[in-house]
Amino acid sequence: MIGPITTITLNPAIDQTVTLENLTPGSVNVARAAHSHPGGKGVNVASCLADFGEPVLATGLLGRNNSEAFVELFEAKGITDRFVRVPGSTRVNIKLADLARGETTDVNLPGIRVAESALDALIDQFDYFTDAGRYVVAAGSLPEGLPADSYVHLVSRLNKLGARVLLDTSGAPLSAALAAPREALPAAIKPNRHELEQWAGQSLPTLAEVHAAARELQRRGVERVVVSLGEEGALFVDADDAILASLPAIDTVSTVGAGDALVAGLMSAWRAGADAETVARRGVAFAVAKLGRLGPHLPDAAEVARLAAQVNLARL
Ligand SMILES: Nc1ncnc2c1ncn2[C@@H]1O[C@H](COP(=O)(O)OP(=O)(O)OP(=O)(O)O)[C@@H](O)[C@H]1O
Ligand SMILES: O=P(O)(O)OC[C@@]1(O)O[C@H](CO)[C@@H](O)[C@@H]1O
Repeated sequence: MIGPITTITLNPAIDQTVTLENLTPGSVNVARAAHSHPGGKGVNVASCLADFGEPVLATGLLGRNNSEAFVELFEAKGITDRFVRVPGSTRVNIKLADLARGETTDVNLPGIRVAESALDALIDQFDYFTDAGRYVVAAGSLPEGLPADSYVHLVSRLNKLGARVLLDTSGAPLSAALAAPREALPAAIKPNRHELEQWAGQSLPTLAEVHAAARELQRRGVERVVVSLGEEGALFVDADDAILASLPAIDTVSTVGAGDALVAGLMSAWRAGADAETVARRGVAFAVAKLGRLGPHLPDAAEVARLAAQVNLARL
């Protein structure tokens, strides 16, 4: 019996999405509407997984003062809430969704300043709910107050407990996580092209260069490297395969959380022991399905399966 997928969000956010016809920086923009969603990368992953009917446990660090929207989401979707409450209010991130261009501009805040002891309290929790073989997603930036190597400690502890960890972060926390000793490396990562370029220390304009960088990471001990490439799709690299999967978006309402939906889809297939093609199809189907929605939500499983069947696959 495999336990639920666990998601860890150390720096969640309430996403305030403002929808505009055509965003013009430096001038007065009249917006069409504004919507607020509890989010942050791991929360978005949990939300998409729950929509697909997967059992999910969500943890991380949540501001005590404004947790209501998160609690409502968890109750509505049947997500087990194991967030450690910390003093203060979870940040509000602004997302400007430009309908004409089909793209979103993100304005992200730093988040609550937390004490390092909050991370220790979270890591201590793992002993109680992380059984061997558990699939875990750790995703997003670090809140102020936590050192850049926080994910190294977290992944190391989870690895010792026998968990399979996918890490999706960026900048210094990602560099630190990838420089860790082999036993503290995540089993999987999901950088986007820019994040992979930061790690490689050079631009990666061609697919061949993205593939080479992903392969290098896989050789160093990260079993699965999934690079999200926006409208080009996603590249799935493991020891046996390199598959580029893509599907044209139908109607893009918001790109916020498309990467998180991709992670949710591939984790769901990975946990089920699916083959590499199924993992790639489900990941991209989740991402494209989410593009048509404002928050981190999916259509029903039949629609996701219909999209998965349409995903184009190319072996490199
Ligand atoms: N315009 C698009 N057309 C088709 N598919 C798209 C498009 N944008 C995103 N996708 C799909 O969504 C996935 C994730 O998008 P993207 O590469 O933008 O991730 P990301 O940069 O990690 O996003 P975020 O961190 O904002 O969630 C892609 O791998 C792709 O499958
Ligand atoms: O500051 P981070 O953690 O890198 O990113 C936070 C964030 O942009 O990521 C999600 C989309 O992926 C949003 O819900 C949230 O606002």
